[in-house]
Amino acid sequence: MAPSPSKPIALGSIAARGRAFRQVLLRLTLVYMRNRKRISYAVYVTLFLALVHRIRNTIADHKGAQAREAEKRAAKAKTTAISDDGEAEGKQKKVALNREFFRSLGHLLRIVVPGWKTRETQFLVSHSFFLVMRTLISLKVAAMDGAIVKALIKGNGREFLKRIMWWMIIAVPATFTNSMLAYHQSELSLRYRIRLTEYIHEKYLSKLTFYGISALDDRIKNADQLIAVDVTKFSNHLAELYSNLAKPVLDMTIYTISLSRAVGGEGVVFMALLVQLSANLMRALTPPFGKYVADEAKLEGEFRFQHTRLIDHSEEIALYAGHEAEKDTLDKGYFTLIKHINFILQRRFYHGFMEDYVVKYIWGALGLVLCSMPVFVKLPGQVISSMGDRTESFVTNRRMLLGASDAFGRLMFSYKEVMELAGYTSRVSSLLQVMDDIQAGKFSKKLVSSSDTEANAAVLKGRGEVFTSKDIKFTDVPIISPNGDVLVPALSFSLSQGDHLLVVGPNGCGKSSLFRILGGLWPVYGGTVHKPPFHEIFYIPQRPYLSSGTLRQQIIYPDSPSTMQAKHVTDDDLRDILRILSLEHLLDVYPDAWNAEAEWKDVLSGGLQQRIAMARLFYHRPRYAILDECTSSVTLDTEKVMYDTAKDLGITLMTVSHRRSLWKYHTHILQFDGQGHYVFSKLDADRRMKLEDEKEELELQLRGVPEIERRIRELTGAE
Ligand SMILES: Nc1ncnc2c1ncn2[C@@H]1O[C@H](COP(=O)(O)OP(=O)(O)OP(=O)(O)O)[C@@H](O)[C@H]1O
Repeated sequence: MAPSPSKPIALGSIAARGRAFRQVLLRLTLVYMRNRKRISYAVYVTLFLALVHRIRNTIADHKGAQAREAEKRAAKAKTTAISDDGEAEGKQKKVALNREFFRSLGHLLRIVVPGWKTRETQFLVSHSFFLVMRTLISLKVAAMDGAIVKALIKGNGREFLKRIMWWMIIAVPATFTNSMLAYHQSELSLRYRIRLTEYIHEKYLSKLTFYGISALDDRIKNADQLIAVDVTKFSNHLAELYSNLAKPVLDMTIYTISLSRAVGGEGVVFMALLVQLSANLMRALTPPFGKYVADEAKLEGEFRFQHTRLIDHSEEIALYAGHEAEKDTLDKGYFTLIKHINFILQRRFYHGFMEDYVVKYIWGALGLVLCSMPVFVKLPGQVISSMGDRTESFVTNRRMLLGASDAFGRLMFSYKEVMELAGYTSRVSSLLQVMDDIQAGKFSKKLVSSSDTEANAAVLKGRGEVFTSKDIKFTDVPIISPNGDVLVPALSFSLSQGDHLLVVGPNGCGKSSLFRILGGLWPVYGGTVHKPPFHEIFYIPQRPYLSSGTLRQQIIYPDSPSTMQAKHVTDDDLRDILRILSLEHLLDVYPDAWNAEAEWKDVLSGGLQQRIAMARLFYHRPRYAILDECTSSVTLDTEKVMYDTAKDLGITLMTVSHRRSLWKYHTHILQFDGQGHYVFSKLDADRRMKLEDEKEELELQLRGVPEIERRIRELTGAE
């Protein structure tokens, strides 16, 4: 068969094309060699721009997600009692490294480092100085390492010993730097904690925020855990993170620059790309540790809360023999916590395995390849002569590379720490957010299922007006529980000084709630309230609050001994008060009672505690006193002394009580029926007592009629 005429032409053209391609490649290589530095810089700049672009995309993505979340939030706001913009989902905030995290972290950072001229800034600056020092020392040590091995390979004993001496000398600043770093980290953590706790305490204990968090809002379940534990963990993580991030970033930058000088930028860029790729993969496979940590802290808080409740109510529980029921509750809380911790441990195990393999071994192998570059590839501008020089360069590069890969590894590991920090940041900032909301009058609480949620949410959004005056006057004020239950739609009554008011009605009708409004604990949702300033109204509950401290402190609470002195009240005056209430014997039973601290709520009986609370009232002598079932545990004689003395002191009394014996001390009565209605009228105690007696007798007789009828039927049946 004759050869095809086209075949030699094709072969020739392929060969020619191959030659041309090789020539282009050669020319390109020459251009690259001549402009190697410029091209390297261009690659670095491109990489940097790509990084910036990626960050911007992440932020844009997050904005989209935020908009979608806002829509969801608007839909959800209907079912909660939040007053305006519905932040009720605070506790469900997603814990992730997103814009929200950086915003919250920025806010917390401004609290923990409030300015340039603070001790925290000084510590951060000197911490940074020591971080740079340590990296520079490590670089020096890497070079010395290489020189020692070189001297060893050359068999130069003198040089070897000299290098060892220098090694020992450099160890002094190196170890000092390490200790300083550890000290700075602990000190920074402590300072962050102090700043944050002070800030939170300031807010928590002002404007009745602590009350709002526990009674009017259900977003924060255990503020104690947040303040005592989570703030500490946040501070530790933040302080650790600075060295865990700043040091590796610094190490990586310095080592990479030094390495790229020694082994060429190409290898470093290539390796960086590979590392970035594997890092992306690892990140995608990293579980949401931040959310795990936040959940763990929440479960931890709930478990602690259950124990606290057991301690607080130990007596009641013991008398009910409720230990088994309490154990069930505790076990349930505990096992939920343990299950979660186990789950995290498992996730950490798999993640640690993968992370270790990639960071230590894959990257390690890549590093060795990189260090061998000067040996196998001749890069322009590099002169490597002897075996000793080669070994020195390899040892130094390897050491630097180990430093760089260790730094990168730490950066990768710190991703987990950053996620944990995100968890604590989310918890602490949600506390700050809720405190801000409460101070601004925004509450979030699940509405009662029985109520018409939408209508009640609208009522809860409304606000009445409050004026300061000498007397008390309510005009069309609704009494609404924080759950949205309307107890009384519109209450109107007025009380002048000297008018003593008795409030009666069935359980849960809103008697105490009226006083919560008067005391400023609950918001006024409508109408107008005229009332004296807060300090002119004193409240005594059924179970008085006794602080831990001396007996003097119990009587003058919440005044301090210095305030007592400023008011020119002496211990003898307090003794007189105790005498009126037949409490003077306490000074005999507890001889050092004025100065010795005790848990008075544990050592005094219920009745004695109520008398101490009355002593408090006599010490403060307010214009008005709210007495909420506060004589339920004392005898009628003591009750008489209490009421007579209070009236003699010019205190206007507002009493909640079911006791008839108290009627005679009051001039007005506010009577709730438990169905939202009420009657406010003058109280003629004698007449009312007569009427009540008569009513009771008739009721008794009426109760007897069916009983007689039943007996007659029985007798008739027996015939
Ligand atoms: N912090 C709160 N959160 C939600 N609901 C509350 C809160 N405090 C009280 N309530 C509800 O408000 C209603 C009225 O309570 P309040 O304490 O005023 O009753 P009361 O008339 O004083 O009853 P009692 O005679 O039993 O003391 C009750 O249904 C109660 O459950």
